[in-house]
Amino acid sequence: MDRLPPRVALAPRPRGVLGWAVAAQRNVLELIPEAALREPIISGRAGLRWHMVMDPGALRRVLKDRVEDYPKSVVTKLLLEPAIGNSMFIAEGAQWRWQRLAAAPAFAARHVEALAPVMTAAAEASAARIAQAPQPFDAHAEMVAATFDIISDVTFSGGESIDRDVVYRAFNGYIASVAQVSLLDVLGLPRWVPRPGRIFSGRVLRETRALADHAIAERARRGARLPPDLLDLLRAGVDPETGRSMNPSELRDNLLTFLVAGHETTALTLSWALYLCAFDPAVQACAAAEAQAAGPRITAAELPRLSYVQQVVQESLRLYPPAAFFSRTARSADTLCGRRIEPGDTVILPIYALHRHRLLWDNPDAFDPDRFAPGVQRDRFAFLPFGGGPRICIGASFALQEAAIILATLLARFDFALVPGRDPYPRMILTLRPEGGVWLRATPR
Ligand code: HEM
Repeated sequence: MDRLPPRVALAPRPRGVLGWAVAAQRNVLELIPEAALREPIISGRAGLRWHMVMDPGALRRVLKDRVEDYPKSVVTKLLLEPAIGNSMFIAEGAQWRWQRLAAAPAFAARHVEALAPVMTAAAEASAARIAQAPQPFDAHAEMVAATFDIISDVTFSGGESIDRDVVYRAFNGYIASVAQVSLLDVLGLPRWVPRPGRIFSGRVLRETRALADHAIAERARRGARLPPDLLDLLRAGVDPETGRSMNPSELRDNLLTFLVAGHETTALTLSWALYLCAFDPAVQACAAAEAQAAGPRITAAELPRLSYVQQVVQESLRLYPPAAFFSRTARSADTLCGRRIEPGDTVILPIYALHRHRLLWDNPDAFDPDRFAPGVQRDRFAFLPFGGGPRICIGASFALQEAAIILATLLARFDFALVPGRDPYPRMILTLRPEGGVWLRATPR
C-alpha cells in the first residue's frame, strides 16, 4: 500500500527550554528533532543537558551492559512516585532487585497462560458490546474498557472487595492529572515546589490506595483463591536470596503499578492495531482469515496458529509504541556514540524515532507486518516497545498474549472500516495515545 498511516510532525531542529516546556504539555514527541531519524545520537540543553540515543549498540549499553550507571530519570520518579511509591517500576539497586525477583514467578509463562481464560472472556464481552454499539464506535474507549476488565480481574479477582467503577474513574483521573507534565518537572525543580496539576490527584490517589489496601487486607483474611490471581502470586513471592516477601504497602504499590502500567498500554496497542487493520484492508483480510480458522473461541491454545495476528501486533508496537519516549539520568561519566556523557545528564530513549530510523528500517513509516515474519533478523535493540535489559517490561508476555487474544477475537467477528476524516493523531503525554479516538465502523462478518 502506498498511503502512510498518521505520523508526528517532528521538530525541524532541537528545541530550547521554552520549546521543551510547550511540547511537553502538548505532545512529547514534538521534542524529537527530525534528524533523530537519521543520526545515532543528538544532544542539547533544556535546563539540563540531554542526549537522545537512537543507536542500538548505545541503547544496549544504557539498558543492559551499564544499567547500574543509568537509573530511571529524575522526571520519571517525579511523575510516578506519588502514585506508585517505590514500587518495582521506579526503585533502583537492591530495592528494585528483590521486588523484581519476588514478582517474577507471577509472570512466568505457565501463570500467564493460566490467566488466558480471563482474557478470552473479556474479548468475548468486548465483541458483544461492539455488536450492540451505535456505529461508528470509538475503538480506543472500548479497548480501555476491555483491558481494564482483564487487569482488574487478574489483579483483584476477589471482586467482592473492590468496586471496579471507582478504580476505573480514579485511575483515569490520575492518568489525566499526571498527563499534565509540569514545566517545573521538565526544568528539574525539586518536588516540594507545588505542582498545580497535582492538587486533584491527591484525593483520587488516596481513594485508590484505600481501595487497594482494603482488598489486600481482605485477601490476607480470606486466604488465596484458586486459581491464584496476581495478588495471591505476589503475596506468595519471596526474594530467593533473602526469603523476604512483600509487606502490605509494597504489595499495594506494586499492584497499583500493574494496574497503571498494564492496562492503558495494552489498550493503546490494540487501538492502533485495529486502526491499522482498517487502514489496510488487505492486511485485515489476511489476519481475519487466520483468526477465523483458529476460532471460534480464541484461547491460549490457539496462539501458535495466530502468527500473522501477532505480527500485526508487533508492527503496531513499532509504529505506535505506547512507551514511545522514556529517559534515564546518567550516574557516571561515559561515552555513547563518541559523545561525552556527564553525570546528571538526561539520556532520552526516543523509541518512536528508533522504530522509524532510516538506517534501521526499510520504508520505516509504512505499515507492513511482514517485517516481523518468522526468520527476519534484526538487532535486538532496534525494536524496544517493552524496553530491554534487566528492566525490560515484566508484563510483556502477558500483554502480547492479551493483545493477540482480543485482536483475533474481534477480527474473526467483524470487518472494521475507517471513518473518513476521523483519523487519529499520535499524541504522547505519558503514553502515545490516538488523539480524537479511533473511530471505526464494525460490520459483522
Ligand atoms: C503493550 C503493553 C505494554 C507496554 C508497551 C509496556 C512497556 C513497558 C516499558 C517500555 C517498560 C520499561 C520502562 C523503562 O525501562 O523505563 C515497562 C516496564 C514495566 N512494565 Fe510494562 N508495558 C506493557 C504492559 C505491561 C503489563 C501488562 C504489566 C503488568 C501487568 C506491566 C508492568 C510493568 C512493570 C512492573 C515494569 C517495570 C519493570 C522493572 O523496572 O523491573 N507492563 N513496560
